[in-house]
Amino acid sequence: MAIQVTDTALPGVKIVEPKVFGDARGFFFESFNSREFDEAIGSHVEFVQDNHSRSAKGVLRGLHYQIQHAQGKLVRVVQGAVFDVAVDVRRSSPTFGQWVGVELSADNKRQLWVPPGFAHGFVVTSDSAEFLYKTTDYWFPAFERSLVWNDPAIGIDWPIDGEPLVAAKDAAGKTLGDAELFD
Ligand SMILES: Cc1cn([C@H]2C[C@H](O)[C@@H](COP(=O)(O)OP(=O)(O)O[C@H]3O[C@@H](C)C(=O)[C@@H](O)[C@H]3O)O2)c(=O)[nH]c1=O
Repeated sequence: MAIQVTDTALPGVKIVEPKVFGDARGFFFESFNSREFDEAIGSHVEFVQDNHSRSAKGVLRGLHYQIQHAQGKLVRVVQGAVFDVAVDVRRSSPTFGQWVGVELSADNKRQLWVPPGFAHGFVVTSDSAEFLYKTTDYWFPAFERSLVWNDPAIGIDWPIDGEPLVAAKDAAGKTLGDAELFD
C-alpha cells in the first residue's frame, strides 16, 4: 500500500499520507489511486470533479456543504499551508456538531478525506496557498450552504490572529442552530 490512512477524532474523516519517492531530480508520489483509496476507506468512492483554488494568507473559505447531492471531498495543498477543518453536520450522528482540524501543506503532502455529511473549510496560514480537491458529486449552488466559521456552538480553534478574509456569503453563514441540514 503506497498510502497510509489514519483515523481522526471524527469517525469517517481520515488523513491520507502518500508514499513519497525522493531522488536527485525531486520527488514523485501517486496523488490519487482509486484502488488503494477504496481499500483504505473500505468502500468504493467515485469522484466526478476536481477543483483548484488559490488564496492569500488569512483567507478563510467555508464552512461549506450541500443539503442535497452531499459531496465527499479529498483535499490537499500543493503550495503553502492551510488549517483544514471538517464539521459533522449530520443531525442524527453521535458526533453531530464536532470538528477536526489538520494542517495540510505542500511540504507534508497530507490529504484529508471529508466524507459526505460534513461541512468543510480552511484558513490559509502561509503567505498564499493553492488548494486542490476531488469531489464525489457536482456543485449545486442551489443546495450549497455556509455555516459561519466562528459559531461558538462549534468552537473551532482557528490558528489565526485577528479576523480572516471571508466571502460575503460566508460572512453571512448560519450558525449550527439556525442552519438547514440534511437529516
Ligand atoms: C465550488 C464551485 C464554485 N464555482 C464558482 C462559483 C464562484 O463564481 C466561484 C467561487 O466559488 P466559491 O466562492 O463558492 O468558492 P470557495 O469558497 O472556494 O468554495 C469551496 O470552498 C471549500 C471550503 C469547499 O469545501 C468547496 O467545496 C467549495 O465550496 O467559483 C464553480 O464554478 N464550481 C464549483 O464547484
